[in-house]
Amino acid sequence: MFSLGARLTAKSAFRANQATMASIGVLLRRFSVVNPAIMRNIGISAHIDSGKTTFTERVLFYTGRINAIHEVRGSDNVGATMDSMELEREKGITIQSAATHTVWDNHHVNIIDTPGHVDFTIEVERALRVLDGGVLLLCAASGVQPQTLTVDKQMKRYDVPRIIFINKLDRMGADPFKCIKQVRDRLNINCAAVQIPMGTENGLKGIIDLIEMEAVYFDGDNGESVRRESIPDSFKEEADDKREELISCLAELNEEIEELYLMEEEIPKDLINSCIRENTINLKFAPVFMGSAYKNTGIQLALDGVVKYLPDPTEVVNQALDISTPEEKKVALEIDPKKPFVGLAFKLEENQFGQLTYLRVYQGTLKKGQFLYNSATGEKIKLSRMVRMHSNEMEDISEAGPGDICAMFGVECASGETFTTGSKLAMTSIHVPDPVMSLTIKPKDRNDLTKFLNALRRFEREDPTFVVAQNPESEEIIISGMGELHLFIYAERLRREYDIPVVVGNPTVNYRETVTEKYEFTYLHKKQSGGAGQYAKIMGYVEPNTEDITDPEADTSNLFIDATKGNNLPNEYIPAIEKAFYECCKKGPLTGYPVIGMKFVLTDGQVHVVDSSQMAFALATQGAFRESYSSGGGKILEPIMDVQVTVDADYQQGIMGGLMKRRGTMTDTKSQDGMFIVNADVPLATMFGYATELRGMTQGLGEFSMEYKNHAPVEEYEIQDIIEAYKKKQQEESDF
Ligand SMILES: Nc1nc2c(ncn2[C@@H]2O[C@H](COP(=O)(O)OP(=O)(O)OP(=O)(O)O)[C@@H](O)[C@H]2O)c(=O)[nH]1
Repeated sequence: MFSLGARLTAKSAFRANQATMASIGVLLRRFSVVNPAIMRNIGISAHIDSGKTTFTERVLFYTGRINAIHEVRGSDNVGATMDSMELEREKGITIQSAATHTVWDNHHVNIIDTPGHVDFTIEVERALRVLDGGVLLLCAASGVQPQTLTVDKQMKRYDVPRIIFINKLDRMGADPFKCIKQVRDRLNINCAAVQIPMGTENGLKGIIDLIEMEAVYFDGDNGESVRRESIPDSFKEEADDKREELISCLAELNEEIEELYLMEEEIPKDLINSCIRENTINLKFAPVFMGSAYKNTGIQLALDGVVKYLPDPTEVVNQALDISTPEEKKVALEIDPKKPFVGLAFKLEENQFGQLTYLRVYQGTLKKGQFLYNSATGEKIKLSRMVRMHSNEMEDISEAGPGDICAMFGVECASGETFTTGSKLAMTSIHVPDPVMSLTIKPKDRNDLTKFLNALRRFEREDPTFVVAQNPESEEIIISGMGELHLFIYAERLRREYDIPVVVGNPTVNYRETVTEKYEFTYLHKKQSGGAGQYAKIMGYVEPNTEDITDPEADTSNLFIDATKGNNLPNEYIPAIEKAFYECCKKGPLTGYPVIGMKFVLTDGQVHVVDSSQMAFALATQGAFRESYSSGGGKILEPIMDVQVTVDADYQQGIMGGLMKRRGTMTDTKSQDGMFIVNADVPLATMFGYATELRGMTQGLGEFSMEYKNHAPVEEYEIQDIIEAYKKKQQEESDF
C-alpha cells in the first residue's frame, strides 16, 4: 500500500528529524525554556544486560543525536555512546546513569539511562524520582528476571507510569507473549500488546501495529527507514486475535470502548489512543511494544509510544516541603515558568571541568547568572554556567523551564539537595538505603594519601550509598556500600581514573545493636575522694523505640525523652545527658557498631551542690547506658538480604541446600517453564562468594539478585564469634 512512496517519505522523515534536531538544537541554545506539554522525562529500567544501552543508542541515532551506531562490546572498540566511563565500556555494563536529551516528533525527550545491577539501585531510584515516565525493558527470551522485580518495585514506589518494550525478539527462544504473561502474573501489571512481531529469532521481519493494523518494516543499513504496508495474509489471523485481546482489555477500563466492543462496532483509533494514554498515566495499564534493538527493529515505534502515552510534566503532581513550618507542610509545585524557581540536584558527576550537578526544574525558571539558595545548607551561590547533557558531551544554555532536566557547573552540593531562589522549600528526600557492607582500603603508595582521600570524598558526594569513614585509632579507611560489586567498582575507579593503586581488605558486614526489653535504672556516678569531686545521679528507663525492629518500614532512630518533673535535676544538666546518650548510641557496647531503635527516658535525678557538673552527668549517662544495655536484652542485629535465585529446574535441590547452608530461610518458591525460582532471606555475612558458587553449580546459567531487606537478631550461636572478633580487633588497634 505504501511501498516506494512510503519508503521515501520515511527516509525523508528521518532526515527531517535530523534537520529538526539541528535547528531545534540551535533554538534551544538561545531560547531554552521548552513548553512542558511537549516534554517527556523518561528513564529506561531493566534487568542487567536486557539491552538498555543498545536501545538508547538506537534512540539517539534515530532522533539524529548521533550519526553512527556503536555496539556495546562492539568490534569497532568505540563502545556505546551512553557508556561513557572507560570501565563501563570494558565490562559492557552500565554503571553510572547518564542523562541525555533529544527530540522526537517535535517533542523534547530527556532520557536517563539507568544501570541494571542491583548494587547500583540508588542510581535507579534517583533517576525515577525525577522522571515522569519509564520504559520497562524485558528480554524476549528471559522474560521477567530478578532485577526486573526490583526495578518494578522502584517504579511502583514512585508511581512512575510506564510502557513496556520487549527487546531481543531475534534471540533464540524469544517469546513476547510468554513475557506478557509473566508481567501480568509476576509483576501484577495490567498490560496488553499493542504490537506483534512478524516472525522471531532469525525470522524477524518487522512489527505489526495493532492500533493502525499495519505491518511495519525497518529498512536501510540501520533500520532508519520506516515502511508501513498492509498486513501479510499469514499474520492476519494472529493480528486480529491479539487486537481483540487489546480491545477487550481496554474495554474494562473505558465504557465507551466497552459499548462499541459489545456492539461489535468499529472503535476509533483516537479513542483507543486516548484510553491507553489516560490509563497508562493513571497506572492502570501498560502498553507493550516489542522489537530488537540490536537488529534495529521497532525502536521508532516505541519512541512514538513515549510521546503518545507517557505523561508530560504538567500531568504529574509534584510536592515540596515547606521547611519554614515546624511540621514541614506539603506544598504543591506549579509548572509555571514565572513562579519562584525550585529544583532538585539528583546526580553529581566530576569531570575535567569540575563538578557537574544534574538538576530537575520543578517550578519556575533556572537562569544563568542567577543567585540560588541551597535549602539544606543555606548557602547562596551564583550560577555561572548551565548546560544540557548529551551522554558525556554538553551544550551551553542560559535558561531551563519547569519540568526540564539540565546540569549546572561549579556548584558545590551533595546529591538530593534542593535549590531555590529564596523560598524555604525542599523536595521530599530521596529514599537512601543504609550501606550493608564495608571494606578497608588504602593506597599502595603512602604518597598518594591526599589524592586518595580527595577522590573518596568526591565519590561520597556523588553517591549517597557510598560512605567513607576513618577508624580514629588505627587511621584505617573504611568504605561502605551496597554490595561487593559496588565497592569493587570504586576501588577500580581509583586505579583507573585517579591512577591510585589500592589494597583492599576482606569485606565485613555492618552489624547494628539494639535493646529488646524495658529496663529501669537508677545510676549514681560518684567520685569524691581527692581533688575536685564528681556527683551525678539519674533515674529513668530504656526500652525499644519501635514495636518490631525487623519490620523493613520500622523507624530505627534512637530517641531521648526528658520526662523529669520538679527541680531535682536542674535544666542545665539535661543537654549533657541527652548528648551523652546519643554519643553512646554511636558505638554499641557489644560490637562497636551503632545502636538503633533505642529509647532513653529520663525521669529524675539528684545533684550535689558542689560536685555536680555536666561532665559528671555525661559519665553517669554512660554508666546507665552500659548497665541498661546488659540488663535490657542488648542484641546484635545483622543485615538480611532478600535473595532471589533463578535456575534450571534440574538444579533445584542443590540451590536450596546451598541457601540453607548459608542460614537462608526460604520465603517463596516457584517452578515455571522449566525454571526454578526461589526467594530466601539470607544473612549478608554468609553471602560473600555466592556468585562464584552459583556459577560453578549451574555451569554459569544460574542468576541471582539480592537487595537489603532488614536488620534482624543474630542467631545465638553466632553472637560469641562476633563479639570475639570485635574484642580481637580492639586489641589489635590498641597494640598498633
Ligand atoms: N540478540 C540481541 N542482543 C542484544 C539486543 N539488544 C542488546 N543486545 C546485546 O545484549 C548485551 C547487553 O546489552 P546492553 O545494551 O549493554 O544492556 P544493558 O541493559 O544496557 O546492560 P547493563 O547496563 O549492564 O544493565 C550486549 O551484548 C548487546 O549487544 C537485541 O535486541 N538482540
